[in-house]
Amino acid sequence: MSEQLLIKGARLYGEGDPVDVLVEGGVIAEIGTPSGPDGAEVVEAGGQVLLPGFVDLHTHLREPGREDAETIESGSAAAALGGYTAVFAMANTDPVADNAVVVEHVWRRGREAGLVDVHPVGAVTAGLKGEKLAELGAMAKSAAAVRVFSDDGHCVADPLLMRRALEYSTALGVVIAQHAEEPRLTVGAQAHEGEHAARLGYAGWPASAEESIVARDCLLASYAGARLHVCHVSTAGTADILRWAKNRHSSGSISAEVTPHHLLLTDERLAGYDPVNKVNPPLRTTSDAARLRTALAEGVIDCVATDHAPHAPQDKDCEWASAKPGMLGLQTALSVVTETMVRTGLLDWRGVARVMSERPAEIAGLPDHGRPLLAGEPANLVLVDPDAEWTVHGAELASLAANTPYEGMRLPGVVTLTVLRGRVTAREGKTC
Ligand SMILES: NC(=O)N[C@@H](CC(=O)O)C(=O)O
Ligand SMILES: [Zn+2]
Ligand SMILES: [Zn+2]
Repeated sequence: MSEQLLIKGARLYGEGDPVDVLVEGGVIAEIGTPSGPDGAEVVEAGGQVLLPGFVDLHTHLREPGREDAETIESGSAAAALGGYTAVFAMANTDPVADNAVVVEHVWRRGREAGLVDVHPVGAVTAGLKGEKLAELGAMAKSAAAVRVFSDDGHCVADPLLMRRALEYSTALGVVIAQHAEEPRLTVGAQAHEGEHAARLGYAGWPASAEESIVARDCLLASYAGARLHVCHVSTAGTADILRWAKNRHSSGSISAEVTPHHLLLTDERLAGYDPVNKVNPPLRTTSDAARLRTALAEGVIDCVATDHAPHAPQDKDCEWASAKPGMLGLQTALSVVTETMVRTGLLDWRGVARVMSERPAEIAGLPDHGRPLLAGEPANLVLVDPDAEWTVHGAELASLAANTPYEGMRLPGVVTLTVLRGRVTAREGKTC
């Protein structure tokens, strides 16, 4: 914790001349041209981009229950290598994280792994069954201090239950993150309802299944005076609803995330029949992806969240209809954002800091992440080589699972250093 680290010649937010950053006692001690004390670890940044460490509001770490697909330790390694200093672990584990015992377990295992701050997300309903509220208060007051609740993987579809959850959340000062999917509209769904799914004979997830729940929840949150976070926005229509809701909502209490895969990939991929492309919500159309990019650039969508969803080989290397939905995301997120948002000119690096670090930290109420790069601030940092490229190979990623949709793709933007409270957690592609 009290080690000294000197990052030499980094460009803060990719702006201005390179400066040296001295990290001491877990905080940024000095920015400018500090002479590193003898014995300080030195990183030659060579003009690379220094940003606040990334925060992922949406990660599936699979522990407890599916340690064959991912563990808190392996997922933490993937997170550190991806430039993350905090992740939110979704509640759809086995047992479900719907009580204080499970969330405290996840929180403790994250501390033991020590590579990234692991914050458990608590379930909204008992057993993710959508029938009665889980013990939100007990989870909020537990040692894990849960601040984000979600039934992700399932929608809190019952409007009365969602209303109660939102009302209850205001008293606890927490946020409800909704997986927006009207289940009556997605029975048997396999892919985005559109031309490609029709050709392959797949039952579709219509855009309206997502949009009808987002519209409903924006109204419920508004009437309850509650905060709502919309998970993995995937359609242009949802962006329209969010813009409308944010304009009429007084206190900025609606937020939303988009995944890297919905920014880059489309349902044209269905033609390959490869279940690696099966995900919920499904890959949508080219015009949806284009609209998600502009919505993110404009702030209609607040942030990028990975929805990192590792699956064991037997759950993916099978017939499309039996495959589980979800794809890896932690180690490729920065590169996909570089490709879709930076190289296109939609975001500069300050914008990347906003959507991958500052806004997610604000939404979850993390006081020591997503902070400005200033002396005295916590040293949660990521160094990015914006010009380097790499080729993605699932087998080489730190996750136990290998279900990356970017297999063999060459992507720009390489994370070269991740620092958690002054301690190097990843450097040059290896965890420390
Ligand atoms: N995104 C997915 O397709 N799958 C997620 C669940 C979810 O995020 O809805 C999973 O847990 O595997
Ligand atoms: Zn989901
Ligand atoms: Zn998810």
